This record gives sequence, structure tokens and C-alpha cells, in this order.
Amino acid sequence: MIEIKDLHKSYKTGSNSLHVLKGINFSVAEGELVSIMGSSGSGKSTLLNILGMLDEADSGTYTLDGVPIKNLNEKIAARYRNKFLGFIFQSFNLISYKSAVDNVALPLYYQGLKRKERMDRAMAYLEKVGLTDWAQHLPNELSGGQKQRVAIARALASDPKVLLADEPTGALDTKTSYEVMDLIQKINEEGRTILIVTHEHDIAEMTKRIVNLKDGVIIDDNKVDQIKALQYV
Ligand SMILES: Nc1ncnc2c1ncn2[C@@H]1O[C@H](COP(=O)(O)OP(=O)(O)OP(=O)(O)O)[C@@H](O)[C@H]1O
Repeated sequence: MIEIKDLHKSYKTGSNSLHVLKGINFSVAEGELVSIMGSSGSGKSTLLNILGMLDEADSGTYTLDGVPIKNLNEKIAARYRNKFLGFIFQSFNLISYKSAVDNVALPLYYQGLKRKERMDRAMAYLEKVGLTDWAQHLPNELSGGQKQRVAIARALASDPKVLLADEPTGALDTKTSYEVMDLIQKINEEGRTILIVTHEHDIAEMTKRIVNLKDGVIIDDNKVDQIKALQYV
């Protein structure tokens, strides 16, 4: 589903250049649930932004569902992004003056769906995340966990092949974080490929594979089952 080879990325600030990704190689098969871990500044968000086609690498290759992502014009890139990728953010990024159902339905408007179809689909995804009764509420009437559920429903509504989540539990308390991760696991079990950036070990251990970044390189990449088995040796 995802294949990246020898990816490099630097940021230029004035006369300085900061080499953030220094030759990243990894692939993610369809249906995987992967977390990307690493300390602050290790390049996690930079990598996720490139995977999300929100930014481009300086060199290396990125192939998404067999399609090389490079030098696509903005229109084609946007179409690919909408078709293949769904995004979940730490701060939910809901539109404050729109109800839960309208937030979920909004991306479907840009896909050209008619109002009734948008609303039916948005309600179906709200039901999936357990928020049918909250459809008409505004974001500020919802708890953090509920807001993230709305954001997950919105990400799913356009039926992307891959979900990319940047610290999806970063703004939530522990109990709510686990509930959101339970939902993410359920969505993954239905076959959706999911990548999560997190700096929390217990959250990463609720995925199936942990990729560890340090100073712009992958220092280890292991299945969670194997990590857990080793903890008991
Ligand atoms: N647009 C930018 N311009 C300049 N430097 C940047 C830019 N974005 C990120 N950086 C720098 O690149 C490095 C990696 O940032 P990145 O956000 O990818 O790290 P991270 O692992 O996600 O960190 P955190 O856990 O704190 O979010 C940091 O030193 C950061 O300051």
C-alpha cells in the first residue's frame, strides 16, 4: 500500500539547513496498523506530512497504492489525497459553527455528492462511531473523545484506503485515549490501513507494529506481538 525508499527531507531557515529525514525506508502492507514513535524533533510529523501528500521529500521515492507520488500537479495531487487518504489530528480540526453531522458531511460536498446522500452517509459514519444521538450538536457541546470520534467519522466518510493520524490521543485523558484507540483498532480490523504518530508507548502498543525514529532515521521496526513476547522473557 505504502512504499518509501531512501527518503530525505531538509528544512531551510535563512542560511541554515536542517536535515530532518536522512534516508527513510519502509513499507506498509494493506490492512496494517502501524505507529510511528520517536522523541520530539525526530521527524515524525515531517514523515507523516510527506505520506499525507501535504509536503514533498527532497529525494527518494514514495509509492502509494502502486502510484509514484512525485511532481503531481496540485489538482491531481488533491484528487489522489481525497481518494486514498483520510486525516485525523490531535486537535480534531472540526469546524466550530457546524454540527457533528455537517462536519462529517463536508468532505462529501467536495466530492460532488447530493445533499441527501451526504447526510445519509454522514449519519451512517456517526452511527459507526457511536454518536447518532449527537449528530445535531456543535463541537463545543461535545467532549474531547466525542470530538475525535466525529473527526474519525469525517476521515472515514470519503472511504479512504489509508488513515493517517497525528497524535490522535494527544489531547485526551487516558481512559478516553483507550476508547479512541479501541475504535481505531475496530476500523483497522475491517481492513483499513492505519498509521499513527504517537509518543505514548501504551498507545503504540495498541497498534500492531512500531516504527521508531531517531534523528531522522528508523532505529527499529518491530511487530508489537514480538515486542510483548520479549518483555516476558
Ligand atoms: N516547516 C518547517 N521549517 C523549518 N523547520 C521545521 C519545519 N517543520 C519542522 N521543522 C523542524 O524539523 C524537525 C523535525 O520536526 P517534526 O515536526 O517532524 O518532528 P516530530 O518528531 O514530529 O516532533 P514533535 O513530536 O515535537 O511533534 C524539528 O527540529 C523542527 O523544528
